[in-house]
Amino acid sequence: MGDIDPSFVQDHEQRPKFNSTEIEEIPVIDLSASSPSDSQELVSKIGEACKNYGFFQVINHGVPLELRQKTEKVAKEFFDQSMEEKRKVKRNEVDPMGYYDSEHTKNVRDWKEVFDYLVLDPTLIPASADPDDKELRTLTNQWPEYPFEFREQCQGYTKQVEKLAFKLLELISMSLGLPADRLNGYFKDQISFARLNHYPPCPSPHLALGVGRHKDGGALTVLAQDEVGGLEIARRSDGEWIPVKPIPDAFIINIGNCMQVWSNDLYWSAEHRVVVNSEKERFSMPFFFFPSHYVQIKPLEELVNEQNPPKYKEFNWGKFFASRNRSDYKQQEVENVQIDHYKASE
Ligand SMILES: O=C(O)CCC(=O)C(=O)O
Ligand SMILES: [Fe+2]
Repeated sequence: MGDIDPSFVQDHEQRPKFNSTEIEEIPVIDLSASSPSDSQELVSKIGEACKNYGFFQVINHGVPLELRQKTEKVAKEFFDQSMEEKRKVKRNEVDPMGYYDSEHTKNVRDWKEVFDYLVLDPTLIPASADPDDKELRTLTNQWPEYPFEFREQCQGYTKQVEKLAFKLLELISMSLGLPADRLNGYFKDQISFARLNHYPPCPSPHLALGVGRHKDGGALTVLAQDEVGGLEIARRSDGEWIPVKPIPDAFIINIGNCMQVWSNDLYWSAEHRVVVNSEKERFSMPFFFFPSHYVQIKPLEELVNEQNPPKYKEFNWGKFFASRNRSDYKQQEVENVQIDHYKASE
């Protein structure tokens, strides 16, 4: 047994195996389509990847490499500071954005520290998960004093990543046979946020996880990972864990719960997790592309009919978000809300 706090220890069946012989890789898609027939092929590749894996990597995506590298650098510098310094921007019940080092996924503590910031500042979300409570609350960002260029760098980076997120949203809409801008209106007051993840080396990587298995809630996630590796996804066909190979300057894209519901289960929001290791620290930067809080999520009308009835009941995105995020603050007795709770009865 390694000497880690019991709050980090995963149940036996959740622990990583480290003997993966899987060589299968998620699709790598080049976004630089130059002719209409290339674009057609691009759209269909994206559709296939969303269906078969719910995950793919993109290259030639338009986000400047230098911007990403500089953001990684300030992230590293931020996490390198003393705990005293980081705690100055620690998130709490009032300010849920900022620094945090005790997130739980499914009630087990994750081996990581994070910094979260909103794309729109301020952002409005429901005050509680209670469906009858109409009150809203205003979220704002907390920025650290050091590194000096941290705020500007993070915001500049997210601006470019957001553009990529909209581009992908349009490609995915087209892959569903819909107009490119079919989903754009749902993001007018988006509650998207970006996260900087730092996974320190872990003395007992066979017992803990950087992030426990989970599905991302929103429409899609645009993730930058460094060269260390550790992200694994559960394959749609059989649930086997397959590693996502680091590719320099590529972004990993995954379908979230909202997209799965909009597509009426044609597209897949895959479970994923992060394995840690005893030698190397790892950094990653997900951008969670989330609709406006007032959007009602349900299978798109164009995609359902008598033969293919809606597989989900309608739900409010802001309330779903609020109920999932309750668990950030403390260990809960019950598992937080999962998308399957909204499955229509057969
Ligand atoms: O660090 C990673 O590769 C993925 C992190 C993740 O899945 C998340 O923050 O939702
Ligand atoms: Fe995730």
